[in-house]
Amino acid sequence: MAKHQFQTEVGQLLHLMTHSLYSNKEIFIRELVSNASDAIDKLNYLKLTDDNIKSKLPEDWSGEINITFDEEDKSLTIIDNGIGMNEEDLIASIGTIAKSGTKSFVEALTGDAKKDSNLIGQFGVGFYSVFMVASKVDVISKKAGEEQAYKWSSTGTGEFDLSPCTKESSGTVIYIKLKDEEAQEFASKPRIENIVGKYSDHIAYPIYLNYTEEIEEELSEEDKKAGKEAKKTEEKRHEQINKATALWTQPKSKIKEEEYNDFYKSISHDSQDPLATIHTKAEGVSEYTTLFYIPKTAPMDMYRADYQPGVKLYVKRVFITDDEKDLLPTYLRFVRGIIDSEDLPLNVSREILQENRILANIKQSSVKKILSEIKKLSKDEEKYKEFIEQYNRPLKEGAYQDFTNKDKLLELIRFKSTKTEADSMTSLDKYKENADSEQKAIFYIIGENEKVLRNSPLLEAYKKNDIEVLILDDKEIDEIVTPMYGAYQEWEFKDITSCEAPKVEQTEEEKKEVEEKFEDITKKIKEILGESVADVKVTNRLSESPSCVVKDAGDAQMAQMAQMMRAMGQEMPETAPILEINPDHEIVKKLNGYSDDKMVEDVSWVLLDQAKLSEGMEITDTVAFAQRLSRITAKAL
Ligand SMILES: Nc1ncnc2c1ncn2[C@@H]1O[C@H](COP(=O)(O)OP(=O)(O)OP(=O)(O)O)[C@@H](O)[C@H]1O
Repeated sequence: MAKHQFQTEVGQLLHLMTHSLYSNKEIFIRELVSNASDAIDKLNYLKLTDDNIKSKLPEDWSGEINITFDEEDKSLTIIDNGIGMNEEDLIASIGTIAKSGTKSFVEALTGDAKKDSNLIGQFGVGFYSVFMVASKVDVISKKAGEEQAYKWSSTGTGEFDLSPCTKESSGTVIYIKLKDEEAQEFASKPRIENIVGKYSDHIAYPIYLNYTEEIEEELSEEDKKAGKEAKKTEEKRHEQINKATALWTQPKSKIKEEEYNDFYKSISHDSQDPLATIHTKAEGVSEYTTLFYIPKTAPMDMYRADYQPGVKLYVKRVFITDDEKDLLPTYLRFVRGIIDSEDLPLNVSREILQENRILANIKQSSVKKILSEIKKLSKDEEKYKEFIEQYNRPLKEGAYQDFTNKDKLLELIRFKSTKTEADSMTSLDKYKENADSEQKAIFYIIGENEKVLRNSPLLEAYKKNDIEVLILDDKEIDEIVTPMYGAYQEWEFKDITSCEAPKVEQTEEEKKEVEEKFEDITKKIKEILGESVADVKVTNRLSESPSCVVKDAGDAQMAQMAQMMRAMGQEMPETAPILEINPDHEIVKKLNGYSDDKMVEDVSWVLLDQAKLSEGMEITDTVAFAQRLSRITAKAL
């Protein structure tokens, strides 16, 4: 027998499982039954695609799950005749944390038992949940197509034992020795029936409950009087306790909301009900059924590159894969559910999947359907707020990635703006509605900090003209996706840090006149600031501030490239901004023609640095900035 240490994170997880205050212990049955069903799914698929496996299976093999309980022994056993696990599988699957979901779970742990135990509900940490009720677990498994079986045992502390053993057929037996305090509850017929009914009714394979019932002979009145003792016999029972029909095959009208929700919980491991359910049957050229759910809370691994796809593919009710990220576009990776096609071949291979026309068609229609459901959801303000809190970001990704549905996605995204209150957001349709129809542009400003953005001097000209500007403070994504949107229903997106100020009532001649008047000082400032600025210009976009920094419209694309490179971890220098000065401001007016060179130098730097600070940018030399301010203040006093 070989002893193995659990990977550290598994150790932590198990400690939490055994010591947590978690109240929803019953879910361990759901998790183990769901694993059993997955294992049968996999063997079912191999039976269709792998002749070697097929030849080793009995002619009449069909998947089933058996649960037995023994009150005296205080135990529960869950048995499946699925794919099984060999030695490596056992070590990899239930000894380490390889799955991204569990990894994110462990990363999210806070160390606070109460908070952490709530997390289990959100996650479903699968197999390990059994240690909430078990004092010891044995997993006896034999992989389909292999000869040797293995036994894995653990008490849920730091280590597990693994040794070869014998087992006749392929599949897995999970023997659970219940903790004394859990035995009465879980080694019980009505309790198991109740849990299976609640979570696993629609598992596609029959689940049988096996138990021994004590039958007491019924005595006649005479025998009773004669003091005869009733004979007790034991009878073995084998009863199916689930419906074993795939929920999505039922007509919509026959499915209750509760059934939809329970099915969602069984495939997603979420403890909450979903935010939306989308069940579609398509008939005609292509025949398929889809059942999609939008979770209330975004999956924890949504922003991980190795996220677990949430949609399973079936062909004529036979499970094909749950590891195909291409069933839906990446921006819809939060959607959970199933696709069941009538037209794909059962032995469909991965390569075929990726280039399959039928699947591409299903994908396209599914996206349409999901987006139109989200649109319906948007009519319910409260619900939509919940949705946006979780999924605004993936929608933004979508508007960038999915050209066909760009306008539909843009319509669904919500934005902060100069005209929204702290807690509310606007849509592009509302933005257009509120704007002057001549405007024909959607103005935005991007940065990291909402407060800084709201106070940006660049907004002055827009406020003065009552023009709404979108405040995009999710810089990491906004900076990449927004410049690529192009336009929404012919209204062009415009970054106010690189476009001309709006509605300026100034003739070309007047403009030229001001430029000439300030020509010397702009040149001088440019000389002083050197490489730190791309240019210095007088501006008409400011009313209260003396200066601001903007990007050269031509450089905007370069800046975006640079941002993308930075996002990929490349070092990229910041491009120097254009400094614009306000010719109507006292400082600029006085500076023009000022004779004290040292003072002009100090003020020039301060004009640049404070403009950068107002945009939330970093300044290179904070000490010099402070010293200059002191010198200027001293002189002013
Ligand atoms: N009855 C079983 N038969 C075959 N393999 C199993 C069985 N139970 C568990 N496994 C293997 O162990 C792995 C880990 O199981 P676990 O329940 O922890 O997570 P999961 O089912 O992969 O993920 P999740 O619970 O998030 O769906 C499974 O992916 C599977 O490979």
